Amino acid sequence: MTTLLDGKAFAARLRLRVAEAVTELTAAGGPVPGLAVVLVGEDAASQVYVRSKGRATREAGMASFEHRLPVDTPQSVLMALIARLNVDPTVHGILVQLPLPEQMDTAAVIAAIDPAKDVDGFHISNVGLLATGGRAMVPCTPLGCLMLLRGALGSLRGLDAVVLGRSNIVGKPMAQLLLAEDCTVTVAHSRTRNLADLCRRADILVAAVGRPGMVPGDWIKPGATVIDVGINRVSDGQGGSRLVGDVDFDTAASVAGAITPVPGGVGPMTIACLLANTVTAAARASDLPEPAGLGL
Ligand SMILES: NC(=O)C1=CN([C@@H]2O[C@H](COP(=O)(O)OP(=O)(O)OC[C@H]3O[C@@H](n4cnc5c(N)ncnc54)[C@H](OP(=O)(O)O)[C@@H]3O)[C@@H](O)[C@H]2O)C=CC1
Ligand SMILES: Nc1nc(=O)c2c([nH]1)NC[C@@H]1CN(c3ccc(C(=O)N[C@@H](CCC(=O)O)C(=O)O)cc3)C=[N+]21
Ligand SMILES: [Mg+2]
Repeated sequence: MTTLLDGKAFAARLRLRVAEAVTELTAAGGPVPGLAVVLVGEDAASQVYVRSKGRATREAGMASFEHRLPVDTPQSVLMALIARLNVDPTVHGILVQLPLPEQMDTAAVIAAIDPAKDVDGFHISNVGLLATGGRAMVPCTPLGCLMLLRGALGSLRGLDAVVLGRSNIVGKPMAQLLLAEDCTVTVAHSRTRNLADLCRRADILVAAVGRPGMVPGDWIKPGATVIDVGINRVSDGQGGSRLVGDVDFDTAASVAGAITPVPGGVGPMTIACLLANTVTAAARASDLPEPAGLGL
């Protein structure tokens, strides 16, 4: 009865579309889209994502540039790298992997990225464009979630959506996108009262909290569409580890109408949307028509 929203399969189709769009763009005289990923420090999970981003970028026919800086890099060195990437004509997208080490002023680093190359959609100019209905670079994770929701539901008009989490990178932009789809949106956070009752009213529940299995099945309205953004590494009880979401999948899956798994749900969509945003940025940079099927 429950539909499994297979983000891995959806993302594979989107990556094929990205590869086609790269071919279209270059055939029209455009550049090979290039994505620069900057990783400061040695965080193990971040290294995994950066490697898979690089692989996916090359598989789509795009150029991948990786910049690894030591954990104690001064902010001025990172700023100088961003300044170079901003003016490098072979680079159309810049992603600075977050979180940054604590000596860095994250807001200042994001502000230094050329908004036209800000494929994460984190620069205030893109945040403002998203909030006001303009031509923004849309943050990859919320964009991927929206694609899965549209695939599951078609129109989202009039539906009650609850977003758990209010971060700048997931919760807030997710709420903006759902609002633009004519949902009635509630954003919940650590100070929200009666979270369970609030969630039970949601036709669409997006969980982006970072707490393993926090949302049990009895918080979910029967038939609701559940998007689990959480990526939490927990012990598997046998000396190893495994990834789980913010939703308790086993109890939720029997109540939800549709639900994303972790892994294999939102994560692969994030990477596919990053590639899509990079192609869009490359098309805009060369004043060529934006290939269809890459964004909203
Ligand atoms: N699949 C993907 O591609 C991605 C996955 N992620 C994952 O998504 C999750 C969220 O990431 P991110 O948004 O960056 O996380 P943040 O830590 O920045 O934000 C977490 C949010 O959850 C809220 N929160 C924390 N505890 C509770 C609670 N007990 N009840 C209600 N709300 C709570 C916080 O509230 P408050 O604001 O009050 O502190 C905050 O708004 C993480 O597991 C992360 O790994 C993130 C990015 C991409
Ligand atoms: N500037 C910036 N932009 C980001 O988009 C960004 C970031 N910083 N910092 C970290 C988070 C996290 N994130 C993920 C991307 C893919 C998977 C993903 O593909 N996960 C696989 C599993 C991967 C595994 O096995 O570890 C899955 O869910 O199936 C997960 C998480 C992007 N983030
Ligand atoms: Mg993101």
